[in-house]
Amino acid sequence: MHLSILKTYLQQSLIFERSFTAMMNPSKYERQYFMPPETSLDWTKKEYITKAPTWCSVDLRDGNQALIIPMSLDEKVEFFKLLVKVGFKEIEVGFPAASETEYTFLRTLIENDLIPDDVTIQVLTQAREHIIKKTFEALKGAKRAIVHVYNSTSVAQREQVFKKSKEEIMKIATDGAKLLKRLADETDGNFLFEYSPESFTGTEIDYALDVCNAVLDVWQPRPDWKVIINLPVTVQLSMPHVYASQIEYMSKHMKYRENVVLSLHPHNDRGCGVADTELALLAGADRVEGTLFGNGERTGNVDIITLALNMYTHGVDPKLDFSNLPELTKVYERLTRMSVYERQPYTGQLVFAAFSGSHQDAIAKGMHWRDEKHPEHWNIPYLPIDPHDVGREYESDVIRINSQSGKGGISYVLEENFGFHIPGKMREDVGYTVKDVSDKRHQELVPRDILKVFKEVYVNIDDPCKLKEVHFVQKDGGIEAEISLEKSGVPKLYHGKGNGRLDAVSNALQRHSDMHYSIVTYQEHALNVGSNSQACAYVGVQEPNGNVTWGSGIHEDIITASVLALISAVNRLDQ
Ligand SMILES: CC(=O)SCCNC(=O)CCNC(=O)[C@H](O)C(C)(C)COP(=O)(O)OP(=O)(O)OC[C@H]1O[C@@H](n2cnc3c(N)ncnc32)[C@H](O)[C@@H]1OP(=O)(O)O
Ligand SMILES: CC(C)C(=O)C(=O)O
Ligand SMILES: [Mg+2]
Repeated sequence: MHLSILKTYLQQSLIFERSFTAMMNPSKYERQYFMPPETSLDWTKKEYITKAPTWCSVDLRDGNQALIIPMSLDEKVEFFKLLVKVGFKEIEVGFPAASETEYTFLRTLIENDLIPDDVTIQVLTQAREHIIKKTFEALKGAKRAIVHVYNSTSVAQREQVFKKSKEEIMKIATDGAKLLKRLADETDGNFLFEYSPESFTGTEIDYALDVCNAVLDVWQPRPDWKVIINLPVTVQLSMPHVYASQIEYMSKHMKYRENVVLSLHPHNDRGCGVADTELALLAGADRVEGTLFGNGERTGNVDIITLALNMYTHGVDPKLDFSNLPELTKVYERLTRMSVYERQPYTGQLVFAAFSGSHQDAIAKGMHWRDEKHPEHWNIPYLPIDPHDVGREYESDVIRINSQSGKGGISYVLEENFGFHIPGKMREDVGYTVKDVSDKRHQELVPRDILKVFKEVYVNIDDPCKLKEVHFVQKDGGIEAEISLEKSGVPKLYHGKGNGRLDAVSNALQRHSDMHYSIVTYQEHALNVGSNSQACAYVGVQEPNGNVTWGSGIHEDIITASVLALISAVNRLDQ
C-alpha cells in the first residue's frame, strides 16, 4: 500500500518536472524592437515629471474593445460622465465605424449636448476610405473633435498582414491624412487630427519618423492648429529605457515639432506600461493616452490612475481627481464587468493593508509622530500616499490583524477603534494573545473580534473570584480595605491594609491566599464608549519568578475599575 503511494508520487513528480522544462525554449525569440539611429539619452538627466501631461482617456475605445462584452449605449454614457467628473479634457469615445452602438453613442453625445465645452471628444478610424467617411458622417454637428487615424507600420505587419513595401505603407498613411483634411474642410465643425503609426514599437525608428513627417507634411500644422502624433506601444517589446530613447529621438527630429503634440499610448505586455510612460514623458512627450485601472487589450493600456498618483506623491498636481477611488472602482467594475486586482496600485483592496507586525509598528508610530510633529506633511513609513487622499480609511484599510501581526498594530486597533491606551509593557502580552487566536482560527481578525478577545481574556475577569463590594477607610496614615468576593460561588470577606487603595486590596487578597506577587504596573484612563464615559484600568502583577500577568478593569467608578483590574490579573494568575 505504502509502496504504491510512493510510486504514484514519484510518477507525478516526474511529470511535473518534465512539464516545467519541456516548454521553455528562449532560442525561438529574437528582440523585435529597434534602437534609434543615434543615442538619445538626455531624458536620463531628468529626475521626475514636473508637470501633468495632457491626459486622454481611451477607456471608451481601447478599453471597450478589449471587454468580453463591450459596453452598451447606456453604460458608455455613464462611463463618459464619470470620465468628465474625474477631469479628463480629452476622451476617445469610440470607433464610430465599428458598430451600431459605437455610432449611436457618438450621435447621442452630440445630439443630446452631453459634451462639456471644455472637453474634446476623439474618435478612431483606420486609414481606409469608407471607414473615414463613415467616421465623419458620425461626427456631424460636433462642435470640436479629434479625428484619430492609424495604420500599422511595423516590420511584422508590413510583411505578414499588409504584404506591402515601406512606400506602400507610407501611402496608406498619407492617403488617409489627405482624406481627413478634405472631409474636415467639407464638414461643419472644429476638427483636430491625430496620427498613430500603429505598432510603432516594432517599427524601424527612422522609418516611423519618415511616415510621421510625411503625414505632417500633408497636414501642415500651425501654432493655432496643432496636430497630435501618437507613438503607441501597441505591443510592449522592449525595456522602458528603449522606448524613452525612441521618443526622445522622434521628438528631436520630428518636423513642425513646435506645432505637434507628441502623444504616448503604452500597453503593458511586459508589465512596464507605467515605466514606459514615465520615462517617455521625461524624454519630451506632451500627452498620454491610457485607461482607468489599465483596462485594455491583452495586459491592458497604461493605468492613468497610477501615473497620476505617482505624480501626486512627488508633489505635482496631476489635474485629475481621484479622491474617491472606492466609488470610482465600484462604477468601473459594474460598467466593464472587470474586477480590480487586490494589489492594483493605489486602488486595490489590500494596497494600504499592513498585516505584518514590524510594518504595523512603524505605521502606528509614524501616525503618532505625524499627529504630534508634522500634521501637514506625509512621510509615514510603508504608506507612500495618505489613504484619506484617495477615499480610504485608516481604521479599516491600514492596520489589519492576522497571525503575522504584532503588539504595535493590535494596540493601535484597540486604541483607534475603542479608545484603549494599553500600557507599553502590557502590549506584547495582548499582542501574542490576539495573534494566537488568529493563528489557531486561521482567520483575519476584524476590530470587533480583537475587542472580544481582549475583553474575554483581560477585562473584568471574575473566575474564580468575583468582586461583590469594596469599602475603604483611612486609618493610621494608611488605608484599610474590606472586600467582599464570591469565590467559586462561596461569599468571602477579605481585609487588608496598605499605602493606597490598590495596595490595601492587594494585601488583603494575598493575606487570604498562597499567592505572592507585587504590582509592577498600574495605569488608568477615561474610556469614552458612546455617550457613557467609563474608566479603564490596567494592572500588571509580578510573581517571585519574574512572570508578569495582566488584567484590566472597566467601570463607571475609577476606584472600582482599578480593583477589577487587579482582581482580573490575580484571577488570571490563579487560572
Ligand atoms: C491597436 C488597435 O487597437 S487598433 C484598433 C483596433 N480596433 C478595432 O479593430 C475595433 C473596431 N474594428 C472593427 O469593428 C472592424 O475592424 C472595422 C469595422 C473597423 C473594419 O472591419 P472589416 O473591414 O470587416 O475588417 P478588418 O478590420 O479585419 O479589415 C481588414 C482589412 O483592413 C486593412 N486594415 C486594417 N487596419 C487598417 C488600417 N489601420 N488602415 C488601413 N487598412 C487597414 C487590413 O489590411 C485588411 O485589408 P484586406 O481587406 O486587404 O485584407
Ligand atoms: C490605435 C492605436 C493607437 C492603438 O490603440 C495602439 O496602437 O495600441
Ligand atoms: Mg491601443
